[in-house]
Amino acid sequence: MMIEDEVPNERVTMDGVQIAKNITEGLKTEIERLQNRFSTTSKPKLLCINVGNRIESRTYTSNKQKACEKIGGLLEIINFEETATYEQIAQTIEQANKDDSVNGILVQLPLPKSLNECSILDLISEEKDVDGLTSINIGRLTTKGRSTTFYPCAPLAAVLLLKNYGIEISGKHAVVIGRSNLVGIPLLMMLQKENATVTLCHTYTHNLREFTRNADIIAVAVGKPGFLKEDMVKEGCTVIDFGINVVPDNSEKGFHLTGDVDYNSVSQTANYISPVPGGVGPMTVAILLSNLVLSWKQTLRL
Ligand SMILES: Nc1nc(=O)c2c([nH]1)NC[C@@H]1CN(c3ccc(C(=O)N[C@@H](CCC(=O)O)C(=O)O)cc3)C=[N+]21
Repeated sequence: MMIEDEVPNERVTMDGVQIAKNITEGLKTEIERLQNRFSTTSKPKLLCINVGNRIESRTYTSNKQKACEKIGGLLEIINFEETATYEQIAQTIEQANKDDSVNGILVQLPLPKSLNECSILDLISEEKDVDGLTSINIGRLTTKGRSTTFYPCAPLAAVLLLKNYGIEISGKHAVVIGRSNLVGIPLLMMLQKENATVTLCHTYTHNLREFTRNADIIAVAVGKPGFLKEDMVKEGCTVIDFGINVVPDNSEKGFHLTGDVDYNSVSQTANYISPVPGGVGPMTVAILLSNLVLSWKQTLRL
């Protein structure tokens, strides 16, 4: 009989599409139930603000729109030219803040360099900040004893992927690579709240490999295709790939996405790995919708 240590560990590719589907099916049922209970035809409505012409932003927005309509919600897209001014965008956000039919407001990032992202995000009313990116919501996340309604979608997607696969976070060493406002920083806070020991690595980190080889969980959000290689990871670890690198191709869309992890090699050594596409991305959309439904529910109770 083999002793337990000799049993080869199974390698698992995490299925973000399936879990996202479970989440959105639950949301659809919940919306119908509440519409019946409150005898209302009100629907959760998300306003997406896009500035400029990045092709991938259009794809994400249309993915969100399809998913939102599937659960019985509405998604309105407002497109601005690359040259739009702060005042024009501010006016749209302020109007949406006052509009009772709008439950969530999302400004697609990154914005053109001429615009200040932080000051634009901070115009969004905290009750409609379904992305969880305003100063107030990020501040709540980073303080002990305060609770947040809207967690940033991509980091929460990662935590839910881990939980769905029964991967223990508490007491584990998690290494987060990248310190963006959208992923690295909020993920650091969330993993720490789950009782992980978290190391935040970035461009100035010396000997990155020393950190990643000692990590139980590695989250990569650096924007460099194939950045995390097999020789950087420990046997049996978990790897979450946030990469959304655009690779132009001859498809109808004109591009495909590739992650920050060298999937083919790292999947030989990691026990759990989230793929791109099909991992964090679809989950991010599902959680955005879940935040939207939360916001909508808060207005129904009024
Ligand atoms: N304010 C703001 N909030 C965001 O949540 C936000 C943002 N800005 N800026 C850009 C990133 C990126 N993002 C994705 C959403 C869906 C997929 C997605 O659906 N991915 C699929 C398929 C993609 C495809 O169709 O090729 C997948 O990975 O399987 C990916 C990435 C949200 N972001």
